[in-house]
Amino acid sequence: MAGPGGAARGRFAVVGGGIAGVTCAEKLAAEFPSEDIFLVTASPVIKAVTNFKQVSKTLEEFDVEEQPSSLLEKRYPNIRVIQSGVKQLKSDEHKIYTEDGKEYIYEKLCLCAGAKPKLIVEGNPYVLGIRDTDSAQAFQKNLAHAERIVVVGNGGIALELVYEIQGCEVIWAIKDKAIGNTFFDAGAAEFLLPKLTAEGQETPIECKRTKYTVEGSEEKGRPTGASDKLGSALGPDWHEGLHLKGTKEFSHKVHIEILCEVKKIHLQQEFIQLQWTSLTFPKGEKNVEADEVLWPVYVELTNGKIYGCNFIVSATGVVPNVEPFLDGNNFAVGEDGGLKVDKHMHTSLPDVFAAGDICTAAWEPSPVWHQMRLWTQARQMGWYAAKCMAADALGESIEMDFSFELFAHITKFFNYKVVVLGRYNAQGLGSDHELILRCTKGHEYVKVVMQNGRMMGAVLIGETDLEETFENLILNQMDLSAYGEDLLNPDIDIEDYFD
Ligand SMILES: Cc1cc2nc3c(=O)[nH]c(=O)nc-3n(C[C@H](O)[C@H](O)[C@H](O)COP(=O)(O)OP(=O)(O)OC[C@H]3O[C@@H](n4cnc5c(N)ncnc54)[C@H](O)[C@@H]3O)c2cc1C
Ligand SMILES: NC(=O)C1=CN([C@@H]2O[C@H](COP(=O)(O)OP(=O)(O)OC[C@H]3O[C@@H](n4cnc5c(N)ncnc54)[C@H](O)[C@@H]3O)[C@@H](O)[C@H]2O)C=CC1
Repeated sequence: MAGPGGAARGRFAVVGGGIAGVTCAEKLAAEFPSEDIFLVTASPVIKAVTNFKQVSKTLEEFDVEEQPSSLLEKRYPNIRVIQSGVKQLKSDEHKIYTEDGKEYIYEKLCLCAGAKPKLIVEGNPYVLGIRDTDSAQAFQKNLAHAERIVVVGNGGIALELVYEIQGCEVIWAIKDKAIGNTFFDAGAAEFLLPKLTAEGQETPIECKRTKYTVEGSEEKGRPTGASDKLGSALGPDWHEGLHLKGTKEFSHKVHIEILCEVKKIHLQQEFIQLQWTSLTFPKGEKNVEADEVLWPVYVELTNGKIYGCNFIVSATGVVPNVEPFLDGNNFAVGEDGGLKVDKHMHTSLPDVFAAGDICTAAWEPSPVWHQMRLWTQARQMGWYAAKCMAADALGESIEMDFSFELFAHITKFFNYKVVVLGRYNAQGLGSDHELILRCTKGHEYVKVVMQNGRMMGAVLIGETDLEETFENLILNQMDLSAYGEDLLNPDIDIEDYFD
């Protein structure tokens, strides 16, 4: 419907064609079948959740499909997808302006513009981030010509990369003592490490995936950059179908430099002028030899070591995409740069909601839930934001969705199934907690975090089959003091115990 001055008017508008935005638009479209829902997105394709499965009360699994927006409009005839970036928001006038010169008037708006990689340095063509299909393809193309790369960061992306890359030396520089600090403690890291040195490729365990294939010309020299279009984030198993192989014929070759950061990045010319030497790839974890090879770029680490490489991957977290919305709008912004939302996914501005990676959960959370910028949370937030918008529009009240009762994430690292629940790394518990562990090398790693006899969190690596029981124990906060370490005794069928 047209509004004043030619602006199109819709009761609800959603910005972003990622999981949060699409889920939000779908839920709104279902709740208000006779209203137009605008979905404004910078990306030419949208991300749809398919085969959704509630694995347990809070754990969920689903596939993610990149689809043309016409499919979404077909499923929901009242959704109108507008493919253009939002360049400005005038929240006091309830208007958004898009890059193609159009304007839209909304009654309620949900911002789901996601996030972008937070790179260690901006604007250096040798430093790549991975976020969307374009950047993953740019990475793959560069890797195809690479003999050595440096991976910086120790979270989800770095963990996946160092395991998947073949035929290329990887220097992995981490700030921490052990690998995978965003998901694991030192014990779990120790359990996973042998997989990095294992030869050959394993058969992947069953997984959900979005497949990406790469076609087109190959370039040499400077790294091929990703386009600056804002695509949606990749998700589970994004690397399946991407051939992550360098120029060499070996499988994994990863050297980990712990407790260090990148001090400086030097281009080849600068490095030659400095007359410095760099190091060869360490043999048997010792590196003493000077490298004879000239590399396009050099990474100087804070531990004094310098490595040459073809390029650097900065897998160092994300920053929410808030810029187009800030100008002239006094949003409350969280420390992590996201738009603060309350327990109804409402930002600090009237009629503007936010969901997914762009937002910062600023409500008082359940003691065993915390925000992490994940696919699952993007879906849950998008869905719940739509319910909150609907309730707000109809003047109804709404209870917080159950999915925010317990942090629950199911994923895969190093070809192991990984389930993390609650305060899985004793986050925020200080020293007032104890851990109970069970580990069988190469098979499973189970850790539970206990406080005052109650289970607060758990890490389950491998096919442990414990997730549902532990989820219940964390949710019901039963006093488990009497069971002590028997909680993890493999000879006791814990499921029967607590039924
Ligand atoms: C490599 C990688 C692997 C990952 N693996 C996992 C995993 O295994 N499990 C998991 O749970 N999570 C994973 N994640 C995280 C997960 O992908 C994100 O948390 C989730 O997809 C965020 O969804 P979103 O809808 O909030 O944002 P996005 O998917 O980033 O979508 C944002 C949308 O907004 C659009 N947009 C941006 N700016 C504008 C604008 N100004 N105007 C209009 N539209 C705009 C974009 O085009 C895009 O469509 C991974 C992320 C990456 C990068
Ligand atoms: N299987 C899964 O669940 C996966 C989830 N993801 C999600 O995608 C998003 C992006 O992934 P990541 O970039 O890996 O982010 P992340 O937040 O998981 O990890 C960032 C890592 O970079 C480190 N870091 C930050 N600044 C640094 C610096 N200046 N120098 C060195 N290290 C620095 C942090 O200590 C942390 O280890 C995250 O929200 C992540 O949770 C990504 C891949 C897989």
